[in-house]
Amino acid sequence: MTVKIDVLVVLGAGGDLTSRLLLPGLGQLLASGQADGLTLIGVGQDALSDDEWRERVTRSFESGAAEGAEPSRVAAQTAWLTADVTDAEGLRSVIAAVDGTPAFYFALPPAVAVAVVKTMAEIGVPEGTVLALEKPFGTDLASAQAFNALLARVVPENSVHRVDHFLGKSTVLNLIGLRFANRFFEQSWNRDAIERVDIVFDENLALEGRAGYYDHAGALVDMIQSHLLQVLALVAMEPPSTLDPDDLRGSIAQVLRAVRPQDDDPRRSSRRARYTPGTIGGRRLPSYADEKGVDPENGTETLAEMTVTVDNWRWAGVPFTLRSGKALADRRKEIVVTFREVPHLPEGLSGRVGPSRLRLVLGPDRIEFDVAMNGEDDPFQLDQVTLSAEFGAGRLGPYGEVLSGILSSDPTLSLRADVVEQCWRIVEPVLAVWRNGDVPLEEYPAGSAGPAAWSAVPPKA
Ligand SMILES: NC(=O)C1=CN([C@@H]2O[C@H](COP(=O)(O)OP(=O)(O)OC[C@H]3O[C@@H](n4cnc5c(N)ncnc54)[C@H](OP(=O)(O)O)[C@@H]3O)[C@@H](O)[C@H]2O)C=CC1
Ligand SMILES: O=C1O[C@H](COP(=O)(O)O)[C@@H](O)[C@H](O)[C@H]1O
Repeated sequence: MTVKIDVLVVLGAGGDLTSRLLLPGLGQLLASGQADGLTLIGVGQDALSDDEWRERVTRSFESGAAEGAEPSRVAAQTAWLTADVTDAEGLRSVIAAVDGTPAFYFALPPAVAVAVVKTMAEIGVPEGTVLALEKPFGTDLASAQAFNALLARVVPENSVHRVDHFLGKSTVLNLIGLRFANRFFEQSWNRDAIERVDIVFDENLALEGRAGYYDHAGALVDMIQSHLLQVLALVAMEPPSTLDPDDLRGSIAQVLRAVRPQDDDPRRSSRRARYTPGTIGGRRLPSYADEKGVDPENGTETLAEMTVTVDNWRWAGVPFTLRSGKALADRRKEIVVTFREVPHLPEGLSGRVGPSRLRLVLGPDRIEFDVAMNGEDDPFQLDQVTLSAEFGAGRLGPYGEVLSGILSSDPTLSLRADVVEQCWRIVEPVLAVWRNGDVPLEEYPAGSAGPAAWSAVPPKA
């Protein structure tokens, strides 16, 4: 059943996520005409005036280039409530201010979010309420299961939106069209034709003042447990019959259930490292261990790599390498599908040029297909050429897409309870061997390409 959301209540609205990502996305959505009539309420512990809050909302909408009558109306009418929403009285006062069906967006520290849901379970929420939760969703499998059970006491599963903004990225969504609307890809999308898949998200951003969160999460949990496994699921899933939430999320869950560390050996299928001093684009960075708020004893990695297999008929034996890290030289964000060499090259053609590779680049969105062709000068000598196409950035940014689903109470792009649990199940064996010290914590200078000889395919030259 689709419920129209009348009021978006942002809990923790004074924080970084709200101003930098959520409100710019909301502004875009309002400007696109897809959330007409919405009321916005900001809630936090700071005693802000309505005018101060309206000023913040206006600035954030501007940063998302959101203009037009609806963004202006919402920014002019929005209200700020000061409350501790873990407290029953505080939460009651917020619920009392809601006129219509609310979506509560938890832009709160994770432990506070759990406390608020406990309070909701005690005092109840209005009919039709939707809850939108940010990552990290739990800190391990057991805590994610407990949180899911708690949420189920408050609202039905389809009213819980576990946000993964990667599912709002246009290239990630394009995967669905590319795979299932082109017969020639889907026919060869399997172990017979594909040798390996690499999903790489290397950032040149460093810690950026987020030690409080990141030093307890690290690259594996921050990026692989959450986002990159979702990308893997879209690359590897079976074709859903429709894109409705049950079918799409069912296909995602099914494929994730088949994922495990390569050879069931978490020690040999994972690597970790952290950055030492270096320079990126003229910016001098200290070693991670010396960043403000970091406890070097935590042994947190800033670069993680994990190779998994998908143990089913389609993918048996094909390695999927997931890698993500911070403070790296190149912003390399791509899905690389490497095809097998042809079984026989006709005699008379010379110069093998390497395998065909499909690269889906995540921002600026682009698709590249490296294929072997007859050379220009000598038609019997092979050359590798790249067929490429740029995608538009998409009508909405990732948070605009995510909010569009939440405000139309369509959970298609949000993570189902069992999917989040599967993602924890997949990374837990690796976290365990890392905790035991069975995998060395390597080092790389900030601004480098990371330790040499790791397994992900090299970037395009
Ligand atoms: N920032 C980012 O880039 C991303 C963040 N996330 C996730 O989003 C969530 C929020 O992150 P972020 O915005 O960075 O965190 P911040 O710490 O910047 O903001 C959290 C806000 O919650 C408020 N708050 C804390 N406790 C309460 C309470 N009991 N009642 C009401 N308000 C409260 C805080 O106010 P006060 O300080 O006054 O207590 C603060 O304004 C986290 O789960 C994070 O993991 C996910 C992806 C990216
Ligand atoms: O969730 C997160 O994602 C960002 C990367 O996503 P982007 O869309 O901003 O490129 C990452 O930097 C951050 O560490 C992580 O928490």
